[in-house]
Amino acid sequence: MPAQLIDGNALAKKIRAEVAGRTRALKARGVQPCLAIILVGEDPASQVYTKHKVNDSTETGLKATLETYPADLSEEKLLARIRELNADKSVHGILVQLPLPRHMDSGKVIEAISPAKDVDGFHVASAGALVTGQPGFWPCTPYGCLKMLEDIGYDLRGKHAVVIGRSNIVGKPMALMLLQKNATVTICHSATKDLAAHTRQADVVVAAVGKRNVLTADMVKPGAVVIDVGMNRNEAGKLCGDVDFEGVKEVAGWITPVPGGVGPMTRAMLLVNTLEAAERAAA
Ligand SMILES: Nc1nc2c(c(=O)[nH]1)N[C@@H](CN(C=O)c1ccc(C(=O)N[C@@H](CCC(=O)O)C(=O)O)cc1)CN2
Repeated sequence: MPAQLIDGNALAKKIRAEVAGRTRALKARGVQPCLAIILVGEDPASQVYTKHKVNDSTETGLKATLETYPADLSEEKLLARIRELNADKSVHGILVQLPLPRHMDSGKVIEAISPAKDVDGFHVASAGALVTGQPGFWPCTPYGCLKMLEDIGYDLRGKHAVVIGRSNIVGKPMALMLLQKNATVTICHSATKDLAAHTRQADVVVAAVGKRNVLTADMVKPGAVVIDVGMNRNEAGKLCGDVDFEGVKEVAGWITPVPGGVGPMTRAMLLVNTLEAAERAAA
């Protein structure tokens, strides 16, 4: 039997409705949740993503501002603007769209954002909070993956989860979240020997590499849950993930599509984090 689809669009819609309800309640207390988005340069994909983020926010009652700057903006000017937004009490969340132009140090820029407004969950303080189980902001993409697992009623306790990819914004936080839910977690990466030997043991596989066909049907245990974080283009320019969807769906128990899987959930969890930031500031 082919895998059941985990519909990211449908779940994101449900989450946006919840955010809208909580936002109304906060507004009734005189607080307008506000997200400040910064885009540096003219990367077409980033332009699309930031526009979506503004629209999602507006539709759920959050305020979002989009500041765009030329690719040759100096790092100093960007840091100065972030410091202003940190001090602005009407702004609850600050997001700098990645990637930044090459002359900028992304780490330094992210560290300039106040941890209380780090709704992307990329700041080292947010990473530390995730490691130690303290309140903080969880990065939106892995947070969205976890919500998808929750939504299908999947109990991670004692399950073997394999995360392919070790980026700071997806792979590592994903592994920590799965660990927090009591899964046994393996992180695989470019130096892993015999990736298939690991993935074949997994009850849950999260593929977050940024390369097509990293996971094929022969690498998946029958019935496993497969979450595809990849966002690639095939030869025809069609959007596809890291997973060979057509093959793997015949083996897996659950699978996320690309598009319509993790992507919309990333956007939905940004709204959740922004609202959370505003609620915390108002508490
Ligand atoms: N500051 C940040 N920068 C980046 C992040 C991030 O979380 N914070 N993540 C990615 C890009 N990204 C969000 O910014 C993102 C990418 C894609 C989608 C999405 O909804 N994808 C759709 C397909 C869209 C299309 O047709 O192109 C889907 O999968 O259905 C959401 C968010 C890098 N930068």
